[in-house]
Amino acid sequence: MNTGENTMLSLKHISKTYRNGSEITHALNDVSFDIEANQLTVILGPSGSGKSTALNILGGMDRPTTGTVSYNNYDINTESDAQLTQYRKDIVGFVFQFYNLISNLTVFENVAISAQLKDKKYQDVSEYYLKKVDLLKRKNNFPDQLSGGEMQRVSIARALAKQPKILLCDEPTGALDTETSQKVFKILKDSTSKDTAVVIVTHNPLVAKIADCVIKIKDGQVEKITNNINPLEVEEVDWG
Ligand SMILES: Nc1ncnc2c1ncn2[C@@H]1O[C@H](COP(=O)(O)OP(=O)(O)OP(=O)(O)O)[C@@H](O)[C@H]1O
Repeated sequence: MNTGENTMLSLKHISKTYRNGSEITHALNDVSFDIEANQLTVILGPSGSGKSTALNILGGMDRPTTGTVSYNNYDINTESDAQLTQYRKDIVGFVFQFYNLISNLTVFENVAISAQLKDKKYQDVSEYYLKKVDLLKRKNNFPDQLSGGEMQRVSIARALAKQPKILLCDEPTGALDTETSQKVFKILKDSTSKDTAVVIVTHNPLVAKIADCVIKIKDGQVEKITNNINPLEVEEVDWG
């Protein structure tokens, strides 16, 4: 239940306009919502509705045209580019649809690079998170020796290894089959904590069933925000 007590990130009256020559796209139009720690938030909407734009703004990868984004009551968009980089580095973890692993590094090295950003004991931290996603045994493999689901689990371990406050996931199972997707959703849902908020962007309405909070976006606007008092466990959903 979204109580406001644990609000970590707050978007207020966000609009984002892209200009390519004479062409103008209003990707987001007066969007406001909160992200809470200890919660799985799902941003749901059809293709082109503005989900990735919202996620990029939450992650400090892009700046809004108007409106404010505050992290723990601190406006991230009034900061310099260097401070915004620091925010991305210290606070945010990203999981992408196509994993974005570095192909000439091993599984362990992909995770260790991220762990090193935060912790001197990066070897232990990397192994801890690889174990968490059940891939420690594959730590010396290269990404092209893994399945899609395994690569995505490595990318989740990489994101978690820097112990982010906010884990942002853009269509994390978009390239995976139903069974593998369930495994990924379970890891992501289990990654919420009193210090960590998890946000999943998707067009799959079934994912909303496991969320604490669902933000429905349509045509660049928030259509509806739903707080699930009793979200389902991943195993309880009929994924079809
Ligand atoms: N860099 C950009 N330049 C111009 N237009 C853009 C840019 N990025 C996004 N858009 C446009 O903004 C709108 C919202 O895009 P966005 O990627 O946020 O939607 P989405 O809901 O994530 O879609 P999808 O599910 O297909 O990824 C779309 O009309 C898109 O074409």
